[in-house]
Amino acid sequence: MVESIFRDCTQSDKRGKSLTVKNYLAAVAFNNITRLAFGKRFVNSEGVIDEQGIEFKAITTNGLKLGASLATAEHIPWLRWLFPLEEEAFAKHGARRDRLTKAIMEEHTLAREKGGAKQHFVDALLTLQDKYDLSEDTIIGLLWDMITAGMDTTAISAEWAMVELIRNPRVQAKAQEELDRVIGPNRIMSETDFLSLPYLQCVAKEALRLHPPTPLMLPHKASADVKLGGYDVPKGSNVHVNVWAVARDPAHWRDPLEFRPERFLEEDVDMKGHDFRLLPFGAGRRVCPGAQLGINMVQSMLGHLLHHFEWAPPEGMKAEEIDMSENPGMVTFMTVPLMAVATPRLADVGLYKRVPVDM
Ligand code: HEM
Repeated sequence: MVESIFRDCTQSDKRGKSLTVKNYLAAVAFNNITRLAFGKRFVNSEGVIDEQGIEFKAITTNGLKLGASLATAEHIPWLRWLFPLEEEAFAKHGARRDRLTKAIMEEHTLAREKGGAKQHFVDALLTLQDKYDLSEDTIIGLLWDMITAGMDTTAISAEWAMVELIRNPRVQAKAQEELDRVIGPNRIMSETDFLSLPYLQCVAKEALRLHPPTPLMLPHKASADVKLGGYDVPKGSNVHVNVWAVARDPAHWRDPLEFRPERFLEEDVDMKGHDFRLLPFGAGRRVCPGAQLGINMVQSMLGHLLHHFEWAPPEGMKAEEIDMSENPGMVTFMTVPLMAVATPRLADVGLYKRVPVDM
């Protein structure tokens, strides 16, 4: 990410021009999840995507399209006629997804048989297949749960955090001051630094408070008739929890609309399901299993972006003019993707090079 932003913002014809921040974040989220799930990057160091990667991206895009029409049909029953459940399209999509995943699973099985294969998520599932009686369909389903749930959520959270940092230069400068003090100008940040970067952690948390990527969580179904806050919720109802509204409720938050990470230095509020004022990952039995991974990914993206670059709105635009509208739907990204100008702030250009990781 850092290397491609550096390349794009220092080329003579692009200097001072704005970049679409989301493109870089989406690429990081994609590479991270495919590395975790399958132990591979489908994109090489030049940013060229291979054949499997192209297929992978096409499947995720198509899955989102089908998922959106399914969700609308499910939740607005009187509009269902507008969104006929495209059974054929679903079957085709499933077959395509299964074909690709099975090919990758076979590659991993072969590598394990030859010895020396690393334990990626797919290997863990295949190794435990007999012990837990996991069918091939279950393994494919679990792998794709992780991919679909982990990719957009992290990129969207980081994009909202970046827009808030550009609208609040005081916060951006304070986070950079912390990074300069802890990391300094001669090395790059790593995950082990997070504990020494409390303000960066608060920035990520404040972004997740104001902009939870799934503002209504995922739909739940009431398994019994229940009375809740004076309302009757009949068995079988689809239930959404508006965590977006709860995290902006003036009854629970001082100046709720202000982006002020310091609030979490003043009071340590849990965000992994134990404090009902802040539930970006849900709570209870269905709480997000990738919460800590998601937090680490968002902190990592923000830490690198802020340590390496200064961020400002596009030339001629004031920060307060940035369009903050949210795209309606299950997953809330910015309707107008954030454009911003990046200016390198580290003198050692070697620190902008991608560090190859042994996978
Ligand atoms: C900032 C990042 C993330 C946010 C804000 C987020 C948020 C959520 C939320 C709100 C739910 C629904 C909880 C509920 O309905 O009670 C959920 C479910 C889920 N998340 Fe995440 N998530 C993030 C990242 C990830 C990552 C990185 C992974 C895995 C790689 C992941 C995997 C899942 C899975 C598999 C579920 C479904 C769990 C179930 O239904 O039992 N998430 N997430």
